[in-house]
Amino acid sequence: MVRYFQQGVPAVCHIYHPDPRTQPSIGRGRCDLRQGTAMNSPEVLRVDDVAKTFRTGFFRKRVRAVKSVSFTIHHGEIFGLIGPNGAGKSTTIKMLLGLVRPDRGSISMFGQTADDVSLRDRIGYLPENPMLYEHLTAVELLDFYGGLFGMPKRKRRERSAELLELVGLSHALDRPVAKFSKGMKQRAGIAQALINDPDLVILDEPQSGLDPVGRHEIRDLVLQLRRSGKTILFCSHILPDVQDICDRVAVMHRGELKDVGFLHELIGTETLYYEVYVGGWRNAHRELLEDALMEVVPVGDLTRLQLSGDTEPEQILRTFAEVGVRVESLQPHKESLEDVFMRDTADPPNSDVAV
Ligand SMILES: Nc1ncnc2c1ncn2[C@@H]1O[C@H](COP(=O)(O)OP(=O)(O)OP(=O)(O)O)[C@@H](O)[C@H]1O
Repeated sequence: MVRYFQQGVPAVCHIYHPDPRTQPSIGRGRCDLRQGTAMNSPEVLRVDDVAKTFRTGFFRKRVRAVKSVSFTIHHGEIFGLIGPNGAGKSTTIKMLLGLVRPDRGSISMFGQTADDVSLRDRIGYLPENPMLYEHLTAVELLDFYGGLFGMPKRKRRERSAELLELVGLSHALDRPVAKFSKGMKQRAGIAQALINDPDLVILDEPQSGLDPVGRHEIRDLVLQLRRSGKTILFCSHILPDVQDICDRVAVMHRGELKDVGFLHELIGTETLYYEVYVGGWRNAHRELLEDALMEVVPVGDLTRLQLSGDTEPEQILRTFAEVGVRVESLQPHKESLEDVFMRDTADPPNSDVAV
């Protein structure tokens, strides 16, 4: 049987059909039954020509962490922020949170300027390295954070139970955080970010250090958050997951945005090449494929062929059938977010020195 894979095609415009009977309650009950693109929805965040230079060391050397960054995030979208180490992502996030003051430009959220403290109620934040009080149990931890938001005791108790169920920690309610695995700590950090039922959730590397199962769980959780009507800024180095779940993506490099857009705008749709595994291949078959054949590699009993992207797959199958070459699989390879990332960040890494 010939397996014909369609690989690397991102889900761009999602249509959701959340079933309220099966979705745990995680918000103020704003189920967002969206069709089409998030750009039709109201603006949640606007970053306009923001820049930040740090001064560091004895000689107060200038480090231009963010040079000029502008983007918007709309209600109900998962917006991916990606870039190599030192690109300026965390500094940008800190400016959104009012933890770092920009030297230039403006940031507004929900129509208010970022330094308006009343906005804190509407934002949830998971830092890259969350510092959780490890001697507390998960319940005590959430109770503590709920207290910081001035939530009454009864509401804190209810919300903590709800969130710990949501993040899959109901079985470890009374265990100190110090005894949690890395994945459990990360999930406790996400619960902490949701305690105030925020409208905008900012997740800085939520999957860092997690195994594939843990990564998958966090990915599902982020999708679940979107289904409940949250807007999410998702900063990650795990590009296949960013490609899988984000509506739009910004690629940052050396303090600048190199690309911002919907995935289908950033990632080309044409096939770069086909990978075909065949049985019964002989060197004499080379001439059948002429210029289309890019690579031939024997792999056990089979042979892996790489054929150029403008080859017609139906034609390949027909040709091989005629000469008795057995096609085991044929897979088109398209551009991925990783290709876009590599292209956008091809310059040397940040020199750290201001010009
Ligand atoms: N408080 C600070 N003082 C001096 N330099 C800083 C400060 N914070 C960040 N930087 C520098 O600014 C640049 C951008 O750092 P930032 O942490 O924003 O990058 P990042 O994209 O989040 O990287 P990573 O993916 O490694 O977390 C780096 O060169 C970093 O050393």
